[in-house]
Amino acid sequence: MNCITCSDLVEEYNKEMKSLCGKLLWLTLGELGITPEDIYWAGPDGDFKTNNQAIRMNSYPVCPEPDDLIGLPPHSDTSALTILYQTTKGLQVSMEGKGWVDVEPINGALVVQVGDMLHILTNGMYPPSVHQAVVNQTSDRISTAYFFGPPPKGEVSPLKKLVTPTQPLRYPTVTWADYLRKKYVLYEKALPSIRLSAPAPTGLSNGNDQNLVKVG
Ligand SMILES: O=C(O)CCC(=O)C(=O)O
Ligand SMILES: [Fe+2]
Repeated sequence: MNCITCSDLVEEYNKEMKSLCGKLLWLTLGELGITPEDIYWAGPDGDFKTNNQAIRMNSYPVCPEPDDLIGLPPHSDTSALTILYQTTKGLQVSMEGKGWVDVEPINGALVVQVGDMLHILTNGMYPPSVHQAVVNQTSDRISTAYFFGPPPKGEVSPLKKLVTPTQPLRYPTVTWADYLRKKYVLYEKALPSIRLSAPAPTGLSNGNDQNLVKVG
């Protein structure tokens, strides 16, 4: 594949993922009674035209000692949503009461993960997916993560409709760019470091669902 077709491919992939994330965001936020008027960076048509996005391609070589090494350490993504494509088993998500659970690759399926920005936007109602990637002795592995979030300088704060006397404001206003800098320094302590009040009780939303949704 020459460079031109490779960049065309990435551009096309980004376009499709952006459109998918827009649909998924409205599916998830619609459940909470949120409409395009509630998120200014969604734009007047709710199409998130000014959003920021990034793509990361991860390559994990075969590892002779998989028990002693980790492919990617435990983390949540800073994005609003992450769409992950994996060719081979290796992604694990942390589930309450179950520990690390394998996310098996399913032919034709993508993995959707809630990131820190969506967690903040929902005032902590949707927990971010904590995940890691493990390596193995028999095959190398490739994954492609597409990160969808607000415009870099766009301000994100818990949606007013989701702040109530029983669900007090849990986060301040942040920009993705500033939060990203914080995350680089504090890593998994970044969210707790900006939290204003106690985390949402678990069970408020079910962060452990691994459901398959057919889109398009
Ligand atoms: O390779 C994977 O399965 C996970 C990749 C990931 O979590 C990331 O790139 O943020
Ligand atoms: Fe990740």
